[in-house]
Amino acid sequence: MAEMALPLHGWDKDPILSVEHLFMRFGGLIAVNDLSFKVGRGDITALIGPNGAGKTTVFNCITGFYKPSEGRLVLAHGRAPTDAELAAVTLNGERALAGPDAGVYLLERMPDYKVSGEAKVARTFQNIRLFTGMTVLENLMVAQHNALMAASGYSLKGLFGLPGYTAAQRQATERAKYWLDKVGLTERADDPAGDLPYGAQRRLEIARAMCSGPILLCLDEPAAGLNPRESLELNELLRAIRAEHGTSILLIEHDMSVVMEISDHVVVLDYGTKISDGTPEAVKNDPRVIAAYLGVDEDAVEEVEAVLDEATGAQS
Ligand SMILES: Nc1ncnc2c1ncn2[C@@H]1O[C@H](COP(=O)(O)OP(=O)(O)OP(=O)(O)O)[C@@H](O)[C@H]1O
Repeated sequence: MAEMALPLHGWDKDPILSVEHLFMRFGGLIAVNDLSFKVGRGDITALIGPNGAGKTTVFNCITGFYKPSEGRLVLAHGRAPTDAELAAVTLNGERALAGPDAGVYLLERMPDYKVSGEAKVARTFQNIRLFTGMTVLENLMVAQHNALMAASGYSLKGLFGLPGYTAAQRQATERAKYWLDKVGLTERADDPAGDLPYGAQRRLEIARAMCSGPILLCLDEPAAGLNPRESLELNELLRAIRAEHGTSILLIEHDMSVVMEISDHVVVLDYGTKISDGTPEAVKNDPRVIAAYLGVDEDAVEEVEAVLDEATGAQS
């Protein structure tokens, strides 16, 4: 009898990013081990796993901070590339191929500034990296430096004279004002970023990333250090970014209340290897995930599940 094909998920049908057989080795340590997964266009995708699982290393490969030891990272603007388009760009050694209604970027071949500037992938960091001595508004203007320099024609003459530059400057200010309002920091626009409370600094980081107009936003532990109210606000902000701007989001997060609440798709890593990949509901009930989080062998999973069931039963 023929095997029944499983229905395809959205992320299989239209991936904005395909991570294919990614390896990252540091000397003898294999931090990422033959990892493949897809990030759906318009989805919120969470990458989770115990400490040291390799999550930040994956981010560093995607955003050009590390050059992977092996693997292909395909970012698709507009629509997923055809097999022929993908083969062409892979074989001809180019970094990117722009078609009439799409562009395909092989991120593993690109330095970080091209991943952000050309491929339009923005990120935030586990440890906040704002310019603390600059004002909140200045942080958002600096984020748009590349676009402004391009509008100046990279010349001093451009800075003083070109009408295109003045228009670009106006647009940058408007965009900064928009994001300040979106993250509730308009009142603090002229304060040094370093004076903001922690949760507000996290929101400013996201606003700064959004000012660069990304199609994929990568957030490294955006809820770390937030109180429950701030975590809820973060959920709302991320939902709004997705709904109003169509930006796809990939996040690393330990806070399960954020992950399970807002993700369309969850990928779980343990020791650099993917152990689960699916909807939040499927992943939550996957014995391998339970085992990894509780730090037990797979053999002991049934025992763990029985304990969990008993505990849940006892509560209800
Ligand atoms: N630049 C590096 N040089 C050597 N080893 C590294 C480097 N970066 C990461 N590692 C190692 O790779 C492994 C994965 O680390 P990584 O920071 O990616 O994990 P993580 O899942 O993000 O962890 P956490 O949740 O604690 O942030 C760890 O063993 C780490 O020590």
